Amino acid sequence: MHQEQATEQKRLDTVVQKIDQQLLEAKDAYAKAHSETRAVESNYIANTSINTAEVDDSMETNAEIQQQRNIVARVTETENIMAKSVDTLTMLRPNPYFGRVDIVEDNWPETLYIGLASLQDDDGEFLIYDWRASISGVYYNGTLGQVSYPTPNGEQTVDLQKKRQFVISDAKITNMFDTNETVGDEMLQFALGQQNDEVMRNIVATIQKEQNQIIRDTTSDLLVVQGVAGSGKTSAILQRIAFLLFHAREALNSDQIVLFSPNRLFSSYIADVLPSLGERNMRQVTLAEFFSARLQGLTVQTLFDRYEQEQQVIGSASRRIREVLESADIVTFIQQYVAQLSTKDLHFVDIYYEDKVFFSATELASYMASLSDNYSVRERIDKVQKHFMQVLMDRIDSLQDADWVLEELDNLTDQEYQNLLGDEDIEETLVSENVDDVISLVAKRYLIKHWQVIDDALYNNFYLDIYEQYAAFLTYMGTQDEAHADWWEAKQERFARQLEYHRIDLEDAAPLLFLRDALTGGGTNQAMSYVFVDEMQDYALSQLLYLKHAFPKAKFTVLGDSEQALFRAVETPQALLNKYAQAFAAKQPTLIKLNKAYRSTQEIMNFAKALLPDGEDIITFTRHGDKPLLIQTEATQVDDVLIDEVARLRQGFQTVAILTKTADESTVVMDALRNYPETVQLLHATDRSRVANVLVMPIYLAKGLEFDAVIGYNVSQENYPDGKATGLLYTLASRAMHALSLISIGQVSGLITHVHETIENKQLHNN
Ligand SMILES: Nc1ncnc2c1ncn2[C@@H]1O[C@H](COP(=O)(O)OP(=O)(O)OP(=O)(O)O)[C@@H](O)[C@H]1O
Repeated sequence: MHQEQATEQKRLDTVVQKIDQQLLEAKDAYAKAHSETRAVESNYIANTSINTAEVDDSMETNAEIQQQRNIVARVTETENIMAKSVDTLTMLRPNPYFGRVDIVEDNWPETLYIGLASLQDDDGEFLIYDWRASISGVYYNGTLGQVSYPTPNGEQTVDLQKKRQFVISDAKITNMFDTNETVGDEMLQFALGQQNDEVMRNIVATIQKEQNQIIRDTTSDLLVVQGVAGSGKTSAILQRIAFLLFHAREALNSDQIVLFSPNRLFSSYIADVLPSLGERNMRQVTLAEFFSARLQGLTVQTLFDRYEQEQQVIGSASRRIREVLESADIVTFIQQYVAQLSTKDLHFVDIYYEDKVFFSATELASYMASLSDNYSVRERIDKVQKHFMQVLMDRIDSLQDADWVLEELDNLTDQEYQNLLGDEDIEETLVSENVDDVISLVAKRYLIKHWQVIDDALYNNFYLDIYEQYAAFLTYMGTQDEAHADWWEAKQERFARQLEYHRIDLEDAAPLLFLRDALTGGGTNQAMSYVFVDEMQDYALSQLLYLKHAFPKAKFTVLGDSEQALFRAVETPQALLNKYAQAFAAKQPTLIKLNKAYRSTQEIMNFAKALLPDGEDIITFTRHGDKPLLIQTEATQVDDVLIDEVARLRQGFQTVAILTKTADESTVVMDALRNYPETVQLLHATDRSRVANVLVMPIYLAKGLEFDAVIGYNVSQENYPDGKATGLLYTLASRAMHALSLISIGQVSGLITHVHETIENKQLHNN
C-alpha cells in the first residue's frame, strides 16, 4: 500500500499542477472580464446622464440606454462565470478528490476519480468527476462486482473492480483505504470523530447507500424520509438539493427550491453546506414566517410559542377543536362551508384611498348581489374583482385630460417624466409624433401609478374581510358539530381576541388561508419545483396540505423522526407515508428509512434508544466514548454542580450545550452560570447564530442541531413525569456527539432510572 500511496500522490501532484495552471488562467480571464465590466458600466453611467428634457432627445436616449444595458448584462455574465470558475478551482485545490473507482464498461477498463467538482485537462479528459455525475453513482451505490447507474439510454451495468478512498489535506494524501463497502467505516470514523463546527459540514466523501437513494431520487413526487436521530436526514437533503441543481442546471434555479426549517438558528447552521459544494443556497423559511408573509400584518404563533403554551394545561375542549382544525378533513369542511355561502353571508369592507372611501362595502356587496346565483361564490367574487378593476380603469380614462392631472404632470421632474414614458412605447410614440398623444399616455400612466394601491387592493381581494369570514366559519362549524357548539364558540372568541393584538394561533393559519384561497382562487405558486420539509413530525396534516396547495407543481421531500415529536403521538413510518400519500394524492410516493445513527457515540445512542419503546431498531455506529453521566443533586447544590460539570466538559470539548425543558428554565440556568468565567450564550427562537462555546437553550430550539457535549438540566421526575416526555428526552440525548451528562434535582425521572444500565451514576447529597 505504501508504494501505491506514492503512486497516488504522484497522480495527485499532476492534478494539482493542472489546477494551479487553470487557476492562473481563470484569474487572468476574471481580471480582464472585471475591468471590461467596470469600463462598460462607467460608459453606461455617462450615457444615462444625457439631457432628457426634450421629448425627441429622450427617445433617442432610451434606445441607447437599452443597448448599453444589454452590453452591461453580457459582460457581467462573463465576469460571473469567470468568478465561479476561480471559486471552484480554489475549492478543489487543497482536496481535489476523495474517491476512486476502477470499472470495466463494455470490456473497456477505466479509472475514475470522484471529487467536489469536475476537472478536465486540455484534451477534455476528465481528471476528476463531479460527485453528482451519473457515473459517480457507482462509487456510492455498490459493492465490488456488477453495479448499474442511470444513463439517458437507461441503466448501464459496469464491473466495479476497485473502490478506493482518500483522506487528502492540503494536497497531500494522509490516508487511503481500499474498501468493498459503500463507504468504508475508517473514513466515517475519521469524519465523525472530529469536533463540532458551528456550521454543518457537507458529507459528500462519505455518503451512505440509503442516503444516496434520497439524494439521487428523481422520480418520486412525494419522498418521505423517516430517520432516527443523527441518521443524516438533513445532510442527505442538502446534498440532494446540490444534486438536483447540478442535474437540472438549465431548468432549475435555487429560487425554485424552498426548505421549511424549524428555526432561524437551524437555518444559519446549515447555511454553509451548499456554498461549500459550490452552489447557491435555496430559500429557507419557517412555517410561521411563511404564514405571516401570507397574512400580512399578523404575527403567526411559532411552533415554539405553541410548545411553551402547551406546557400550561390546555383543556380537552381546546385540544379537540385543534385536532379538527389540524386534520386533513378541515379542507372538506371549508369546501362545504363555501359551497353553501350566499352573498349576504359574505363580509365586505370599504376600500380606502388616502382616508377616503374609494369603493364602499355596500356598493361592492350590491354588485355581488346583482349577479346570478348560477355562478359559484368563487366565480361571483371574481366578477366583482374584474368589474371594479374596470370601473377604476374607466375612471382613469375619463380623467386623462383633467386639469388637476395635467397640473400634477407639470410638477414632475424630468426623471419622473422619463420613467413614466418608459422604453417600450418609443416606436409607437415616434410613429404618432403627436405630443398631445404622448402627454395623454403619460397622464394615463401617472393615474395608474397614482391609484396602484386601489388596483392592488382589488387584485388581492382586500374588499373581503377574511378574518370576519373565518370567524363566521368557526360559528358554522359549531352548527355542524352541535354537541360541541359552545367549544367552537369559545374558539371563535379566542380567535377574535387574538386578532385584536394582531396575532393568530398556528392552528388557525392553514384553515384561514384555505378559506381565503377557496373564496378568491389565489394563493398558489406554480413556479416552485421542490419543497423540502424538515422535522415533519411537528407539522399538522392541514399545514402540510396547505403547502401542497400553495405549491401545486412541486415535488415534496418531507423528512423527520416520529420519535422526536414535540406535539404528536408516535406513528409507524409506513402509516405516516400512507397518510401523506393519500392526502397529497401522490402518484409516486416513496418511503426511505434511515436506521443508523451517526452523530453520537455508541454509549450515548445506547442510552437514547433505551428510552424508546421500539428503540432496538436503531443501529448505532461503532464509535466509543464515556457512558452518559447522571448526577443527582439537591436544589441548594445544583448551581455548583452545574458550574463544575460545564468546566469539566469544556476541558475536553469545544461546545457544551445546556438543554432545558422550557425557556423559563433556560433563564434559571443563565442565572446559575452568571459567575462562570467564560461567555455563556442564551439562545432564543429568533437568534440566527451562536457565538459562545457554552450555550443554553430549551430542547426544542436545539432540534436539528448538534454539540460536542450536552448537559441535560434537571431531568427530574417532576420535569419528565411520564411517557409524554420520552420524545423530549430522546431529542435531548441525541444532540450530543461525544459526551452527555444529565443533572437531576431530587428524584430522577422514572424514564431514566428505567434504563439505569446505560448510564453512570453519581449521587450528590447534602451532608
Ligand atoms: N454519511 C455521512 N458521513 C459523514 N457524516 C455523516 C454522514 N451522515 C450523517 N453524518 C453526520 O451525522 C450528524 C447527523 O446528521 P444530520 O444532522 O444530517 O442528521 P439528522 O437525521 O437530520 O438528525 P436529527 O433528526 O437528529 O436532527 C452530522 O454531524 C452529520 O455530518
